[in-house]
Amino acid sequence: MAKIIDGKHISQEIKDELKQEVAALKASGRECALAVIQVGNDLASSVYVRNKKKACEYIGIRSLSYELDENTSEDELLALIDKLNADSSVHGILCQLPLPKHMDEDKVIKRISPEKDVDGFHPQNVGALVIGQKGFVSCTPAGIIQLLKRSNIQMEGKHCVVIGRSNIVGKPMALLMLRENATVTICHSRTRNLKELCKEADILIVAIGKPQFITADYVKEGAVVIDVGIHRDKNNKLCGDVKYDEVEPVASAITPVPGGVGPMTIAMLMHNCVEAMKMYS
Ligand SMILES: Nc1nc2c(c(=O)[nH]1)N[C@@H](CN(C=O)c1ccc(C(=O)N[C@@H](CCC(=O)O)C(=O)O)cc1)CN2
Repeated sequence: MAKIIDGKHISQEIKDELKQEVAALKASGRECALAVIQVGNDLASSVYVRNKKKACEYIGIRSLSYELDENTSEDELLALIDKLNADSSVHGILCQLPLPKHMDEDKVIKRISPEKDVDGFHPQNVGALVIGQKGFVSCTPAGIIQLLKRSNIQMEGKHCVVIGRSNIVGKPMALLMLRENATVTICHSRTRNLKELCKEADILIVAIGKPQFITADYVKEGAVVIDVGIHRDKNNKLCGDVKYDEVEPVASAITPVPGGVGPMTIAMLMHNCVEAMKMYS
């Protein structure tokens, strides 16, 4: 039976550590603030934004909420970001993704000051990660590193296969695993021998975006399996990219969906906010 990597528990541990730190900072007169921007009313995004605000409240971070209409122009959004960039009482800014189709996501991300980019999406922060310098790291991959560390799973020398090459998850994930001295293979939609490569993984990180795609025959006996996917199955139940019931008996450790990687994304966002205040205010 695999060890279940409990993201809910580990994220709670991180939030509790942050709550203490924030209380101490408050006692010395420093209050941390995060601006959360949502454009439109995508249902899933509303859930994530609500959970981010709840986490802020729990930890003691002030959250400023900007709920913009679906038809807001890109210029209006950029003007709001400019205003928040200039506001020294705001330490972190995030735009919930995806943005509506008429907006250029890259342009919007680039407009957020790198010093307030607590999502770690700005090219300057991504570049810092590439060359091993300090900067904000994308929250989902940073959360996966915490899940592994806090579950005492060694990364050094292990073969880590990452499926997915998005800017938000796959690429930063591969760089972080490299930083931990793992040997890293990145697979994607054009990879020819996906199953064979996955079967070689000691640590398999799945961000393929296809519900229950990874079955037991992709997984080496005793591998650690991290599932980044989040979907609804035909019964409207949450599921990941991994066929959990089939893969769990083969793996030595596995993340569930829900309750695995997802909650860590929010915990690491909170971590980045506190770091933003400590580093730049
Ligand atoms: N600006 C950003 N946009 C998006 C990010 C991001 O990091 N920054 N990531 C995702 C969505 N996301 C955070 O924003 C996110 C996804 C999932 C979860 C989560 O806790 N999932 C739960 C299930 C929640 C539910 O649907 O009931 C779980 O897996 O247990 C948190 C955050 C895209 N956009």
